[in-house]
Amino acid sequence: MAGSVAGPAAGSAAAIRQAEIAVEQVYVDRVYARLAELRSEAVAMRDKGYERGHGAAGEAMLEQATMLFERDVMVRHASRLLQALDAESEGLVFGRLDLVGGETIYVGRLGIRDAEFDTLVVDWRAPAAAPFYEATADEPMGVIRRRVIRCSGQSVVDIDDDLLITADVPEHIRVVGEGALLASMTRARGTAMRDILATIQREQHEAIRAPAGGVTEITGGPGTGKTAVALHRVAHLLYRDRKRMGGAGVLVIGPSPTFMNYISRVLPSMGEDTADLRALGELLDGESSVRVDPAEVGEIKGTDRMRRVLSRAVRDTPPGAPTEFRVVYRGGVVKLGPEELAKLRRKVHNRVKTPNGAYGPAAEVLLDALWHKHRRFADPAVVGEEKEMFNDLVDRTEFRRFLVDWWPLVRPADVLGWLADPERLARAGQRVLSPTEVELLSRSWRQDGWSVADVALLDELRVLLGQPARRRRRGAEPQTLAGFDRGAPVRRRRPEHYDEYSHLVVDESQDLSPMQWRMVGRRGRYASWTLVGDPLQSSWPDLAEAAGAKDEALREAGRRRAFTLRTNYRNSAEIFALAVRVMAPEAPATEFPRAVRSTGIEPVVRQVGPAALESATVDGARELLSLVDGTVGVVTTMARTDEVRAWLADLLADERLHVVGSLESKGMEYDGVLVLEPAELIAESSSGRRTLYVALTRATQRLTVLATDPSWLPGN
Ligand SMILES: Nc1ncnc2c1ncn2[C@@H]1O[C@H](COP(=O)(O)OP(=O)(O)OP(=O)(O)O)[C@@H](O)[C@H]1O
Repeated sequence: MAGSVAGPAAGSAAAIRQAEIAVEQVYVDRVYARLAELRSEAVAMRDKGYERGHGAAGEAMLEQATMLFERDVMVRHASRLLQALDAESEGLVFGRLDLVGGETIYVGRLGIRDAEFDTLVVDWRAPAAAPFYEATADEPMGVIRRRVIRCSGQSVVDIDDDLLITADVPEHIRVVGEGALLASMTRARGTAMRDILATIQREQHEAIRAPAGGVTEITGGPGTGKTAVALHRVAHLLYRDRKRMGGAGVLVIGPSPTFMNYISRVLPSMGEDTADLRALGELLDGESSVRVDPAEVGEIKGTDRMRRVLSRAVRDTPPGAPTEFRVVYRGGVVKLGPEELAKLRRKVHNRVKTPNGAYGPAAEVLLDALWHKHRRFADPAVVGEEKEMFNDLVDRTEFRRFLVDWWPLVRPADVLGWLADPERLARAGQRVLSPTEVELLSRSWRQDGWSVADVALLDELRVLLGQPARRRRRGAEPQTLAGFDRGAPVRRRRPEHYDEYSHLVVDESQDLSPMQWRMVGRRGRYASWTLVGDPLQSSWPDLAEAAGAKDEALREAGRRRAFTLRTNYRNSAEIFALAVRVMAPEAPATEFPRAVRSTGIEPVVRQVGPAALESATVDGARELLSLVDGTVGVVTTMARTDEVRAWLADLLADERLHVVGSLESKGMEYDGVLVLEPAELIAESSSGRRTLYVALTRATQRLTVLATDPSWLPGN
């Protein structure tokens, strides 16, 4: 879409440009005038809705109910419309197509019709807008001129044209502009990601509008627009199939809350705010974890082996559970000792898979054991019937109290907390975890709060433990233990089932551990999927193990289609060349994307002594802040982030400066990037150079690398 083409019409380029801007301003003014009309119609509609609701008092019941329903529908519709229009008040129109035959189409964030119901603006997702993204000079799709209109608020500030059919161009079609894509790529970055509606490229559009069903995998190197494409795809899916997508909902999963925050404005800027955006540490309702484990700990917590460990852990005796039960019955003492109770516990576990649903069976097993004990040792004259004993004990406080302590309701966090005890963990991890792994894990669980990797384990435990059994109707089954059921599970805002989403988007999917794939898979058992990733940026060490877990999560999802994006829109060519130099030796067969924007500014590599690292970091960050208009990111190892933040405490008063650990930098971008100690980033985890590759590819304009150890750069 880029590049200026000499226009066929006469006149100086600047004058033509101004004249064309004025033409578009007239149209944009018309659109906004219509928008104002639609707004007041919506407000009137809402007011009318309320009035009708209030006036309904005293009406007959049925009529009142109908009216309230009618009012609700009306108010909801009007509010939604108002909200959507509010979100669109900037840059509502961004494109124009002049077609063979004289028709002109304006493309915008939202479809708008005039009072006569004629189209003023076509929604960018409508089929009529497709040529805006897909037409090329080789395949013009009937488009003579494609125009990108750049607005600031309601004012047209620039236009940029592509002439796709050059023969017999009508006199009134004039061509101006310097390349909307390049202008967009060069713009300074703020703290929030922007939509790319006006400059979506053809290969990206194909992935955006791919069918909803099955699994759509979008791969590509750094900066190729994978995240942007995935989010625009969500807007497209909601537009095409709002009923299905909006019903069970769309879930967008990303690596960290920082990243979710960074992308959070993209969908609302397209009028879509219904998708659920969650970081991996927030997937379990009620958990919001940000702590990242040291690599060697995270790598154990993520392996598939943890399934075995956890399923054994839920069968172990809860700490503090009583080891003996004595009860006086018909003049004798009936006793169950530690070994008998352990055997009975195993029996209950074998009978019911999910312990939290086994309260009633636990009571039955205990009563049964007590009966057999009593019958064996009691005087035949007083033995009585099994049912008599059952009815007597069942209502005794001592029995109930014992049962609650012996078979408590267990929360996932309880089990993980218990595993902070190395002895218990060693039991659960027998022949699965090495002694070193037991030590590392139990130490990690002695810390306060859960890590991001723990959330997948808590989710696994949620399923292993199950929900308490539902309350049965009293008397429905005389032999059941209705009195022991703890009642229905707590009511939740969203049901806690894992198959509730219609569509799942997983960003940075190359980083999911096998345990995380299991957690994510539960939320999309009947969903369609969009997976976004780049294997070369993976921080998970065992790619084959993760691939197996991914296949398992997608087992039911149906056909897969793949798209590869090949242009890097983020990094300057100079910056990306350095990143490729670092990565290429490790991935010789890789076809790296093409970075199309050259700035002539080479990355700066500074060799410093260890004692000078702190001052060089402060100087480097200050320098970048002065050289770029937008954000600056300082990327370091996870272990060093606090230290580096302290070094930069004064400069951090500038909101443009961010200090991020290697894993926190995933998916992010900054105009200036300072990478600290690349050799440390390589040594930080078994991902090695992949971690450094991610860090180097965060920069849009300027990159500085500070190193005390030169070994990171191949050829050095
Ligand atoms: N067609 C486009 N027009 C303008 N800007 C674009 C376009 N495509 C992508 N970009 C910009 O390029 C940058 C990188 O995009 P994005 O973050 O989606 O890439 P990514 O492939 O997810 O990167 P990574 O894998 O490194 O996280 C963003 O600033 C995005 O807005």
